[in-house]
Amino acid sequence: MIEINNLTKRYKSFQAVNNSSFNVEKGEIFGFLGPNGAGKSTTINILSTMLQPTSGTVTINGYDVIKQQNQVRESIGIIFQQNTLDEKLTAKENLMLHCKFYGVPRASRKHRIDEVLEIVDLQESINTLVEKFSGGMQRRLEIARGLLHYPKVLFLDEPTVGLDPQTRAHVWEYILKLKEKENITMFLTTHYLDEAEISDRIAIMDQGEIIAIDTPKRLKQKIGGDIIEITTSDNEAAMKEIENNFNVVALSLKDDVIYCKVKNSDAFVSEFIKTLKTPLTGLDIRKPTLNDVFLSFTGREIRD
Ligand SMILES: Nc1ncnc2c1ncn2[C@@H]1O[C@H](COP(=O)(O)OP(=O)(O)OP(=O)(O)O)[C@@H](O)[C@H]1O
Repeated sequence: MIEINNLTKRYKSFQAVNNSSFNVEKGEIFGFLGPNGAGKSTTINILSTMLQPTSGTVTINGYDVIKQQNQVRESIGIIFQQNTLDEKLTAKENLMLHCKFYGVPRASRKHRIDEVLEIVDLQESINTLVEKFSGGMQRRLEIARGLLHYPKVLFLDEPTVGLDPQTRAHVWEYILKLKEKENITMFLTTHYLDEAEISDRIAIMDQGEIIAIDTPKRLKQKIGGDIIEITTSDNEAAMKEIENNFNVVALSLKDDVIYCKVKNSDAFVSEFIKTLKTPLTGLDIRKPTLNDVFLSFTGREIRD
């Protein structure tokens, strides 16, 4: 659905995107992560025809983003970070305006508006002024508006930023429902790494380059396995036992807790509990999070 080949963008002598190539499959939720200044907005602006690349090619739904801008724009919907609804208009008026901008035929407008409002559960509020909507309702209406012209690809730029946790969860529910019902390809940026877990695949961009691209599960596996936190009545003796008898990726002791990184925690723990001679007082298994992945690939927190 999206094909990016050797994409480069220079601002004067500054290289914001450096020879990036990757594809996004139809129906995929594709997470796009990177620290501030990594080049994400630049990439998204090129993908959505708002910015010209310096070199390289990008096609969306088979259309070239430079030579076939209109077809690309008809193929995409964008949910921006900031609210771009007209607060002095009702939900219906906002949606009608969008139908007109996008040339949705007059005869289908009412049906499409009802349809998208149903997806985000806002049918009851169709005639309410947007200024009376809560933050979460406004976000949902923006998502509905992004869907009105049946886009093949939906760009979601931090779709839940500034929303409370409950509303965030709700917005994600709608996004997942959409994926199931409409098989829309979604290109997502978020600073909430727990939310990025929703992605089928994630690309991490740093200093203009794609430094990792894979499923969240495989990205986490790549950083070397699970973390086991162990406490015993004699940590030094236990460390020696582990060193001599187990194959671990890393072993350390901090604040009376033994940290053990292992490839496969299930296999390790069952064998460990059976064979350890030093009395065990506690054991905790922690799977690596996307935060661990991000840190290990970029050396930085997502928001520096
Ligand atoms: N118009 C411009 N002229 C010069 N430099 C620019 C311009 N736009 C962006 N940059 C630079 O290009 C780099 C990439 O910026 P970009 O906005 O794409 O990053 P980002 O990954 O989206 O960051 P953030 O998460 O902070 O939005 C940054 O160093 C930025 O300062």
